[in-house]
Amino acid sequence: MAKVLVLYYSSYGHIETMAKAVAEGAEGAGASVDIKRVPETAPEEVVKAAHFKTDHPYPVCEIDELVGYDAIVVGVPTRYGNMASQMQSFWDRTGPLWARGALVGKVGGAFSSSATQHGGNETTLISAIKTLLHHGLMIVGLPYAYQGQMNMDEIVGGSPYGATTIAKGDGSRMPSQLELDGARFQGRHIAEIAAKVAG
Ligand SMILES: Cc1cc2nc3c(=O)[nH]c(=O)nc-3n(C[C@H](O)[C@H](O)[C@H](O)COP(=O)(O)O)c2cc1C
Repeated sequence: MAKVLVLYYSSYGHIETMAKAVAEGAEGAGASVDIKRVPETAPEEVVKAAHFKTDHPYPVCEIDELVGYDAIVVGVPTRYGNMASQMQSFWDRTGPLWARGALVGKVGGAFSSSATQHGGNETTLISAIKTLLHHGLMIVGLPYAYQGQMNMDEIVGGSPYGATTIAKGDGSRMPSQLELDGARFQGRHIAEIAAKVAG
């Protein structure tokens, strides 16, 4: 049975909701799954002024815990086309793991969100994927086998680089059914591949 970590950061709950769907998909493939978050690093006044979430249902991940998983799926919202600094900051502390190649050969993937359709959720995925590649993870995205991402009848996230959702400028749009299905598909797909790799 593959061990899968869904590692996320979320200011307003969109990525947290997507993280649950990724986990459901991985569990559906028989994996043992943990959902953990990275710590908030924004100053308290920013958290308050921007109304970031402070009630978090999942525990903070410690750096050394990464070693215990066959697959790591990173969920992170967009900040000016890049991954949020909270997630970047977490990975910036993983130098000792990188130095000993502790994550080489694990399976990895990413999912993201942005306020607008073309606001950079794909470049955010690429920024997360680059970091995972430097650590030697093998990247699994969201193939077009998930046909929901072909839908043109409604606004829908999702890309071959990973599942996405679009939150709207005021954050009022929560992940749609098609976007959650994409997240579940990616979670299942990653867990199935991780199980094969783990043998
Ligand atoms: C400082 C900052 C920068 C942002 N930059 C972008 C951006 O470049 N493009 C975009 O579409 N949304 C941008 N957003 C909106 C967030 O991506 C959006 O709130 C987030 O995806 C919602 O996910 P969450 O609820 O999990 O935090 C930005 C938000 C903040 C606070």
